[in-house]
Amino acid sequence: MRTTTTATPLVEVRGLHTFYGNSHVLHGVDLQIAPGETLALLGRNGMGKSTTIRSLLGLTPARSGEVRIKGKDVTGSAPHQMIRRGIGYVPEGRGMFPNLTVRESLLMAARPGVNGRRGWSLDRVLETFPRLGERFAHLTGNLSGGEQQMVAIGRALMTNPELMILDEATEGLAPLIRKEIWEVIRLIKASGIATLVVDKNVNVLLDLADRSMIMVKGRVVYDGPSQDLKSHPQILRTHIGL
Ligand SMILES: Nc1ncnc2c1ncn2[C@@H]1O[C@H](COP(=O)(O)OP(=O)(O)OP(=O)(O)O)[C@@H](O)[C@H]1O
Repeated sequence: MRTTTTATPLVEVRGLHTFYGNSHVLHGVDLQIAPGETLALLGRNGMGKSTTIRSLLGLTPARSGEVRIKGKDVTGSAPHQMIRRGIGYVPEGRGMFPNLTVRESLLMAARPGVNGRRGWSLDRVLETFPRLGERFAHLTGNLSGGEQQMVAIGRALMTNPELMILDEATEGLAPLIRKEIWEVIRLIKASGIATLVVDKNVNVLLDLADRSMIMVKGRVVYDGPSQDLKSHPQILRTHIGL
């Protein structure tokens, strides 16, 4: 099942084939995200979700396939160029620089977005995550997992992105902190930023996402409105085992 949008997608990926050495892990992945849309990328462990994101960003370049941002072919662009084109990335594992303070981590990322957008300033990030204000001068390496995750999200917001990619942003966090992170993801969505979210909390994710895709062994086996997936739990059972 596919959902088609008539407007030019914000990000479009076509026919990605990606390898780790001789191991062929993505087998022709297609993906589209419309401006402001929230897309859930679902699938069991090892099915290729993170690799899809990494190939989209140029971190693990695909051997073939195409990546477009607002219709412009950006295939083969370096990761920093993808960020400059409006993609904020919160990697699995958070990607902290442990010897930088919270302040340095946030300010280092600061840049106006595409077309000079400056909606996400340091003040707004600190308003969104008051705890980071309290830890402002601390080294990120000394923060709790939840606080590090807030830095990772805050840092991506400081780039004023049009698309935020969150890979397992709530993994390993205590339930209350997890709830806080979900609230921030909802706030990001409400602010009009498109989001691509990978997370093991499928039920929360289905409530949040406009559309969901399921990957099995490097292929997209489902792409449709999250609402349809919620009303057809057998699809989730078959492909994710829920
Ligand atoms: N650096 C790597 N070198 C070799 N193989 C890798 C590497 N990273 C991932 N793989 C393999 O590629 C396949 C896809 O992994 P990927 O991390 O994209 O899956 P995923 O759906 O994101 O799952 P997870 O939730 O476990 O991260 C898996 O078989 C994995 O073992």
